[in-house]
Amino acid sequence: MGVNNTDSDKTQEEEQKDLPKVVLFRPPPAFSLIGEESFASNKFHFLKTYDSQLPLDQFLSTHSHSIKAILSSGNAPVNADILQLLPEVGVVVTTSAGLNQIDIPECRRRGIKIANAGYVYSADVADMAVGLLIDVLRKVSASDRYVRQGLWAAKGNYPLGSKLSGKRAGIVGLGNIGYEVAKRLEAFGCFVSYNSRKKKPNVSYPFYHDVCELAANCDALIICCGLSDETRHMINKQVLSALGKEGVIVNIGRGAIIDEKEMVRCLMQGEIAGAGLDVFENEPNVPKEFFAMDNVVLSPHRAVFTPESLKDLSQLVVGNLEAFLSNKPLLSEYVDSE
Ligand SMILES: O=CC(=O)O
Repeated sequence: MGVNNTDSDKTQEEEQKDLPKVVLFRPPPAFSLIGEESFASNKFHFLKTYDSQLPLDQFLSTHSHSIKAILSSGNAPVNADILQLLPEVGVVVTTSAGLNQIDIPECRRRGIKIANAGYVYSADVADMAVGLLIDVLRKVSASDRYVRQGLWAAKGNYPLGSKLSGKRAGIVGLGNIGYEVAKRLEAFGCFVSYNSRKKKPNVSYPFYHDVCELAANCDALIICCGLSDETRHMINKQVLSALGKEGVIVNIGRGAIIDEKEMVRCLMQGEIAGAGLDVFENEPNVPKEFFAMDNVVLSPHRAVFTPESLKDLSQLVVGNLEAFLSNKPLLSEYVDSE
């Protein structure tokens, strides 16, 4: 008896061949954290340049007509050279909140949409920013080391930390993450003020147009903005000295927003009081001077990730890609602010 070769008889490989392709240049950190299968869909198929032996340009030109979208992450740049090899791409979806790895003007020029992690990380990063600040002020990690090393019994009590409530907290970048940090610190009894490109309508926190002036008027400076040409090394010698020797800095934005060498020097010379850092200029390399500093709390760029945020992220990424491929509005489209 003859057998009709219907769609349902197609092998998985044949079915995937027909699907629109989403290209990846590096595995996003989220793939190893919750598994790539969490990002799978029957509406598209991932093409991974890192699984191919072909040179990148050859790989891309072989598949250029079926590649409709790019899946990027904080460690996977999307630049003009790549985009010009992919004429059919209409969207870049990134698993990151930050967009500094994407050539935004080139995407705009080519009419390519961008979607980022939207709000999925905001609460977790904000919690981490507050956690780092409390840790630096109350010396949580440093006292933990002290107790574990048996120094409590051997040498007596550890020096006192300082109170969070009543501190003046300066938020640099009042986007959705900065705003979540502000709300939390307000609940802790801090006096919040902020710096942003522009004063925000409907926000009553005092606004400082000049980041140096904000630093001079706060006890803790919390860096929550994105990295751009404008913000690279924005926290420089002048800002750090305005923060002063009682001042603490927390960075959950991007390492390069702070002039790291200058921050190390200020910490070594007691020109600022301490730092809580989730991000660094040259990750995963961290200036070794920090390792000996008890007034510095270090975290390996993990502020955004919890199992909960990763689950939300996978739904958002798949939702964005499926929406784009069915001509529906993106779920977290990045829109340029003026
Ligand atoms: O730092 C992490 C991100 O931008 O998502």
